[in-house]
Amino acid sequence: MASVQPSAAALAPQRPSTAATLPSPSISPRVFPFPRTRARRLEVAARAMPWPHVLTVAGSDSGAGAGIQADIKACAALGAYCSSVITAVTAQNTVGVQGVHAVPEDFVGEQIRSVLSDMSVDVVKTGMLPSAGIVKVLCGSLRKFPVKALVVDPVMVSTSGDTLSGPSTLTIYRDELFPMADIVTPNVKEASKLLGDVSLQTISDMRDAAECIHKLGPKHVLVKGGDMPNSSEAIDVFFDGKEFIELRGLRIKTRNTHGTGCTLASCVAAELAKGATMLHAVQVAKKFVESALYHSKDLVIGNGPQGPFDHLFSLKSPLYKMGSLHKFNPNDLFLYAVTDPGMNKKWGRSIKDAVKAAIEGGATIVQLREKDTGTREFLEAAKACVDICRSSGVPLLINDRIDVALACNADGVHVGQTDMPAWEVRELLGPGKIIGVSCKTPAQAEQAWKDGADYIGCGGVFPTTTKANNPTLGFEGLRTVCSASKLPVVAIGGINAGNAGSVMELGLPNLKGVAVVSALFDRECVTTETRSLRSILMNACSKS
Ligand SMILES: Cc1ncc(COP(=O)(O)OP(=O)(O)O)c(N)n1
Ligand SMILES: Cc1nc(C(=O)O)sc1CCOP(=O)(O)O
Ligand SMILES: [Mg+2]
Repeated sequence: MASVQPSAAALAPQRPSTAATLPSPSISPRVFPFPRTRARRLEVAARAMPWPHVLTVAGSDSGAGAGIQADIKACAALGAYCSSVITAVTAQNTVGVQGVHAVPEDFVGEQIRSVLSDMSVDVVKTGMLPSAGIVKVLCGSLRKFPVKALVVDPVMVSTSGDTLSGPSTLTIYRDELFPMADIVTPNVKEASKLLGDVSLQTISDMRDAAECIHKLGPKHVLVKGGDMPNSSEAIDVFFDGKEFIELRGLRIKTRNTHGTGCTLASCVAAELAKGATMLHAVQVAKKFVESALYHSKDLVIGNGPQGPFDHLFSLKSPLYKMGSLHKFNPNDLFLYAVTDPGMNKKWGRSIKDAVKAAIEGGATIVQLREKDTGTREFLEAAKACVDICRSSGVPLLINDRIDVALACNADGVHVGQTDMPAWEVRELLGPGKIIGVSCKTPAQAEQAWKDGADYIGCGGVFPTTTKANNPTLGFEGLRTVCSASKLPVVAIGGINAGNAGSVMELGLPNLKGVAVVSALFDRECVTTETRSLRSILMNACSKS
């Protein structure tokens, strides 16, 4: 029997408590940081609101990586209540599915009735529906007790390849359930099965499949490409009947992928229950799965080929706010776009257009660094950029200006050594926001970690004219800081298409990406430059 190893989190160095590191004795670290503020008022208002409620109608997984168990954990992680109707009990572990025991149709109906006749359910999410009879019972119940949205995850085959729903259910899925659905979320194997075993090899095939499934009646379709061979990215295709959107995420190398489909659909349901639009719900869900996989990549549970992952990874760090839109994912540092007012003016672009273009080209995080923009104009632009970034699932940070970050509800701030200290920023922003700190030495990196930062920016890697009098650290300086850092690092300073590959190919510990200003914004077409830098970075990462 393989030995059980301690989790990565248990082995990770523990951050000293804030109490031990706060420089000012006058501030009590145990008091929640913003008692008298707008945030406090929002907290009070939130308490009076009903709890967003998802009902999952799915099978039980005894190994608790997928099924009902995954659905409940995913909803809990995103702040939604999750009631559960069990359609089948499976004997299942990390090796595969050893047995399936379907719950009698009328008892599935009784469970649904119990929940829907009493509780105010916002969204129903379906998983394993083992027989045509159970699908019929569900459709009948939904007609009797309508809900705001129906999310259908057409679970047919488990990740281990075991059949969970026979061919007899295909017809009723297509004829009765799909026309009632707000979204259907097949992976490529399921999409292929639903369409009569068509071959799906490319993104273009996924688009065609999404269009065909949309014709069966659901309002939206998400074809998930996580299983597509030969892809360094996890690309899903979203279709709303008019427009196709390719949602790109990083492919996390881990065996712990059991339950990703159930989790994604449950997250979509939770976000819809909280009032999100469909595209936004899908983007948050995809980000959540990516973050959970990243945080769980080294966990060891079970001896089989497919392990479960940790839905509640955010509980391990007090700096993650429950239910916040952006739990910090270090992979977001991959292509970090930093705006510059002079450059954008020179090329006749507004801040908003610059940000839109960078996101279109594949920027994974955006910082508004608007040194000479007046506060009022800055805030107005920041609010517009928050909307743009949120609808694309890209975090937006504000450089230096905590006041602007608070006023526009940005995802965080970036501060340097002469700006407000990070621990003080944390006090003001609370635990759920992202804080980055510029560091040029190991001692500064250590302090940033103690102060509760999420990442550090390290530079100048190369000489730059964008920031006056900025010392150049070179590769050796970057290596020294990366090796010492307990936080993820983004490299900055003079980085462009000609040298970005060489930075990533260093393969430095903790180095997650590059931050760039002029290489994106002092150019005619921001989208083109961002796209080409992204592909350079992807190539470099696949080499190192
Ligand atoms: C990602 C990132 N890294 C470093 C900086 C520089 O911050 P700072 O040292 O405070 O200098 P200014 O940007 O404020 O001039 C950054 N902005 N972003
Ligand atoms: C904002 C900033 N901070 C730096 C640091 O070393 O901390 S270098 C820098 C400017 C980066 O601009 P460009 O990509 O145009 O060289
Ligand atoms: Mg600064």
